[in-house]
Amino acid sequence: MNPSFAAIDQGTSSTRLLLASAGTAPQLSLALRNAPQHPRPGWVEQAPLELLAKVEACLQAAGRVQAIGIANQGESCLAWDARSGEPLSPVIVWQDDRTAQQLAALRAEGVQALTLERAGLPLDCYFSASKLGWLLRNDAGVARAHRAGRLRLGTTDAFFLDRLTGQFVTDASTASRTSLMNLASGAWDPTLCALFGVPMECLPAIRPTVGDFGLYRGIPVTASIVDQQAALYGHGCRAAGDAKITFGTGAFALALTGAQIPRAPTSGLLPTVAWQIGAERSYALDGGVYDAGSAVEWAGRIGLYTDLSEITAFGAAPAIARGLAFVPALSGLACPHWDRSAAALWVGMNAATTRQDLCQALLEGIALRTAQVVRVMDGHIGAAVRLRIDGGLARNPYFCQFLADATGRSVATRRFDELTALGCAALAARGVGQTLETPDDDDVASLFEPRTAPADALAWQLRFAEAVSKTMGWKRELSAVA
Ligand SMILES: O=P(O)(O)OC[C@H](O)CO
Repeated sequence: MNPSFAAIDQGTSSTRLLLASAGTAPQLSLALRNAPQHPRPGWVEQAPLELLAKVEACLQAAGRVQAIGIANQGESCLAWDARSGEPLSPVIVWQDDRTAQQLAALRAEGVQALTLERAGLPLDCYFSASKLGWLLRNDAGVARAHRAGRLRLGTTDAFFLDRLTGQFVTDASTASRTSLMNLASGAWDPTLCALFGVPMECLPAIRPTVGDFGLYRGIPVTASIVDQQAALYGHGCRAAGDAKITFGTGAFALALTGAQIPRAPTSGLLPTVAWQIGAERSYALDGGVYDAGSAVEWAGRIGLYTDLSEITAFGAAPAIARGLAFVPALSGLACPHWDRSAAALWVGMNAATTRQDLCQALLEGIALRTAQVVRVMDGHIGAAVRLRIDGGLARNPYFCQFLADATGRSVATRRFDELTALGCAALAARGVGQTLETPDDDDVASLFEPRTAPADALAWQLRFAEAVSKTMGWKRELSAVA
């Protein structure tokens, strides 16, 4: 029998297909790698047609399902031609920092109060707005299409949906990551669009997360959502305070907060739309670490290990306890620091330091950065007893144990851990009035209990915070020297 639902998890590092039906175990049926390009330092791009081809390959492999859901990589955005559908730009990935200087200048003018108030977001190039404005100012083809009245600007979901179903639409969760949507009204905000130089008429219509996104070869697309929010749903988080951390390209902690916009302006946490079902918008607080899986991938690429199995256990004491730290700021620092001028750093090496030590410090650095986010989350939603995690690093036992030690919390991994895709499939099922089960708190594959004395964990945190402070502003100082 054909599976009922297909979910595409179109993430930064891979495009995956999950097939699911009520009452049977969901199956990951295809996983295709994406390799973001770095044409200049700080720039991160992907080829739109390549991503689209992978999404289509997944959809074709899915066959005749009842409904389709698509999860997207959030803030990544592009320009394309309204008439031909041809891309006019690469996908500018959320990690890309090409607009850092422009945003630093706006911050210096005091504009951030406006974006925080309207979009809930700080002035950081993470969000799509400054990149869409950049495209219009710096790409002659994009400017020409605008003059000719045939320009479309948007996040990757809007491009995929336009090409797959002919609908030029996005959903409220994705729109909330652009810094162009007014968080209170759920509509594009003319003041924000003017601030970033993004013509509002070039943006897609904003729809609820579950609903009508058109037909792909006769099959309804009934859900479209940011991957992080999909994972939140996939973990079974439905009540205010429920939270998860996904370790994908980056690490993103999201805590559901309910129907009110959670304002936490000085914490560095972001209010965001979790999902909109009908007229009801649910919000979440989001805290991110820009580089998690991408830092691990980079370490492999530069030859620090050849196989991931080499970095799942270490004979030595924690690197941080030996004075060796790594700050994973390859794309700068997000929550709670928000410093794009920060750079990655290893500190504390000596002549005896090995590649293994560097890898150990790298994993610990991702966990310690995550612990910084967990601490600020605690201040706003109350301390979670247990951290629900998923993503590639959730399969690394050293990482999970160290995260438990660094945060002083139990860390739970799930038996079925394709939770972005599962959440997306469950939302697609809702779109046709059906229910697909998501895990509950008993559904645990491994539980890692903290084994380190709280005083030691605190000492690690303080040492790590010192290392973080050394990374901040590094690139700013570099441009002053150049
Ligand atoms: O590609 P991922 O899985 O790290 O997720 C991308 C995030 O949504 C970026 O905000």
